[in-house]
This record gives sequence, structure tokens and C-alpha cells, in this order.
Amino acid sequence: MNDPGDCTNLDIMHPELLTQEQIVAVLTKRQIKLESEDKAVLLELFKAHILPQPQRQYRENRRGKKNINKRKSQQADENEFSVKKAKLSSKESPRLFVPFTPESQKCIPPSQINKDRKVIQLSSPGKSSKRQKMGLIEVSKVRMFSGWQKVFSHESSVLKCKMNFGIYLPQTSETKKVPVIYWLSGLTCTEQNFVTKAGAQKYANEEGIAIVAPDTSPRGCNIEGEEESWDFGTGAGFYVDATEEKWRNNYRMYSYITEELPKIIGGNFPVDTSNASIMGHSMGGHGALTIFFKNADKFKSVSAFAPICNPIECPWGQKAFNGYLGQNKETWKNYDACEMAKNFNGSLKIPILVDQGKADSFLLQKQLLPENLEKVCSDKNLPVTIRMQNEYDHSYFFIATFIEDHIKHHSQVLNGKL
Ligand SMILES: N[C@@H](CCC(=O)N[C@@H](CSC=O)C(=O)NCC(=O)O)C(=O)O
Repeated sequence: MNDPGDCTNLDIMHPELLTQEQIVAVLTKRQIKLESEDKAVLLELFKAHILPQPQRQYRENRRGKKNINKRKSQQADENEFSVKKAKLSSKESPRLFVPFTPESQKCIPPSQINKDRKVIQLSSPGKSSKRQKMGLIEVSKVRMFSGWQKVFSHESSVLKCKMNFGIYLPQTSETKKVPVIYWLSGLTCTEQNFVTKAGAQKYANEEGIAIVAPDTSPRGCNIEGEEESWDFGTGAGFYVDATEEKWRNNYRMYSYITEELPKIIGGNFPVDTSNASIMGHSMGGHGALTIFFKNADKFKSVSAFAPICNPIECPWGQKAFNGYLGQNKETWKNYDACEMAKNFNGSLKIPILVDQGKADSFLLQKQLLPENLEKVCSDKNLPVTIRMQNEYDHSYFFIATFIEDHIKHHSQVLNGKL
């Protein structure tokens, strides 16, 4: 025979299906004071005390209202606690879950896509009490050579659009802040080209250096002409701050790389951004050289693969500078490595390292002009090592061949090996 006091098999999620006797039994077992025998009143009591929290509805009386307020404050406390807990328990930055949308997952190898993407509240160094209201979303994360290769996206306040960057964190970053090398990619690239093709992670882990690889331009800004050519607009930001009306609101890659990105990296990762170097390829080689010449206090060394050395003298550079900076060629000189080398007053801790493939079609088309950089540096007594590599082209196969040399080159200064 059924014992009316045995509540073990009752469906407490649907008390309206229970008999009055069963409701009374459950309430009595939980030592809930019965105020009336009326089934409707008993049901209210059941909902208030027995149903799991989200299903409970309190009555519209004083006590019910008190319970509703109590629940609200408990929930707020719980939310705050879970954020604080994430901050305290993670060696990395705090994370909150955000909904997954496929839009920002473009170009990520499916095996690396993080379907449980997390958002990190970006912290603003020096103003720890005033957190920036921007989210850093972890797009992908994969173990590689004992470290982590991750990709993040965030809303850039400088570029006024969403930006992605790759960051490789070596194993040593689990216990201390590590130095960093910024990698700037070339025309048509996203952050993915370096992450997937350069083969840098093994050497970055060996040297205990983080590598940050941002995208090459703002994207999706709805500027007329932005998508028209592969060497201007999207994928071709040229690491300048545009001054022309049409572009100057978004195309500010110089400020993004020198200001916004280092703040994000320093504020959210175990990275010492005061111990930084910079390198890049082609358009990104031009970016690395020019950013270094203007910011020798922020970067300890520079290297480049097949850089555009003298953009004011080559078709790629002329097209980009005309578009972003306008017709006054004097202003172009602010972003030309050869012109900047002529006026460079800083000291170099180690020589500038440049690798250039001799079979590079863009070298033959006179887009790169390493001979001009060599001449200026020689005239100025600026130490530069330009290695002309037989039979190598412009591709990431060439980069992957010599990336170890470049990382070890920077490691001399970043890890105090001199
Ligand atoms: N139009 C071609 C060529 C584009 C190209 O070669 N881009 C280079 C950089 S060139 C100078 O900045 C590059 O790095 N490509 C990416 C890669 O993974 O090789 C095209 O659209 O492919």
C-alpha cells in the first residue's frame, strides 16, 4: 500500500497534478506550517517553498514581495560572486560566457573554434578601478608546443570596428610575465596567416616569448571603395593613421598597433609590454620598420621579411599613401622607412635584421627596394643585416624557413642575452 507520507516518487515540478493529501505530505515533511486546508492555498505554499528556485512564484502579499526582493538580491550576489571567482581563480583574465555566433569565426580552422567563447572584461592599466566597457572575446584556443595559441576579438575604440588578433603564450607565461614580439602581416592577410603558416610557436615557446599577430586593417566599415582592391582598403591598412576624410575615422592602424593593442595585451595577459620587439612581412615589414623608427623607446629591436622599404618610391606605397594621406608627398615621408632611417637619432641595441628572397616576384617588380634601405643605413652608419636568400620567394614558406633566426635575434635583447 502507498504511504501518503512517502514523497520520494512524486513529481514536485507539477504540484497541480498532486492530490491534496500528497501536497500536505510534502509540506509537512519539509516542516512547512500549513495555514489552511484549501488546495489553492496549499499549492501556493508548495510553489513558494518546494519548487526549485526558478519555478517558484511568490504570492502577491507582503511576505511574497519580501521573498521576491530577497531572491533578487541573492541572484545579484551570486552573479557578482561568479565574476569575482573567475577573476581570482584564473591565472589569466576573468571570463564570462557570451553567446556564440558564427560571424566572427571566419577563417578559423574548425578544430580550433571555441564554441564556448568567453568574454574577458578588458582592463585598463593604471586605472584598475575603472574597467573599460569593452569585451575581449576568446575566438579560439589550441595547445601548441606546451603553450597556447589563442585568437581574440574585441571592439577597437581606435579603429571603430571589431578586430581580431592572435596571441601565442609560451609555457613560461604560466608562472611569470613574458616578453613580447609583435608581428605585422602583409597585404591581404588576417591574423590567421601568421598563426597558421609561419611556424613560429615552437621557437617562441623555447625562448619564452609571446607573439601577438593582429589583423592588417579595419574591416566592414562600409567605406566606399574599401573592398575594391587587394592592395588598398580592407587587408591593406599600411600601418598609417589616415588623414584623408574618407578613411581617417577608421584607418588608424599606426595608433592601433602603438597604443591600443599594447594596452590590451599588457592589461589582460601575462605579458610585459615594456619588454617588446617588432617584426613583420612585406607591408607588415614596412609597418615594423616605421613603427620602430618612431618608437625606439617602446620596442627594443626590429626585423623584417621582404619589407616594403621605400613605399614613397614603389607602386604599392604610392597608391596607399595617396589614398590614405592625400597628395602632399611631404607627409608620406612620415611613414617611409628609408626617410625615417635618414633622420633616426636613436641607438640600436642589435642590428636591424632583414631577410629577402632573391626569387621574390615583388622584389623583381621593384615593390620592395631593399637596396635603398641598405644605402641609407650604410650612409647613416645604422647597423642593418640584409640577408639575400637564394631561390626563396615572398611566401610564408620563406618566412617559416627563417622565423627561428628572427625570434632568436629578438630574444638576445628581450631575454638579456647580450
Ligand atoms: N594578390 C595576391 C598576392 C597577395 C600577397 O602575396 N600577399 C602577401 C603579402 S604581400 C605584401 O604585403 C601575403 O602575405 N599573402 C598571404 C599568404 O598567406 O601568403 C593574393 O591576393 O594572394
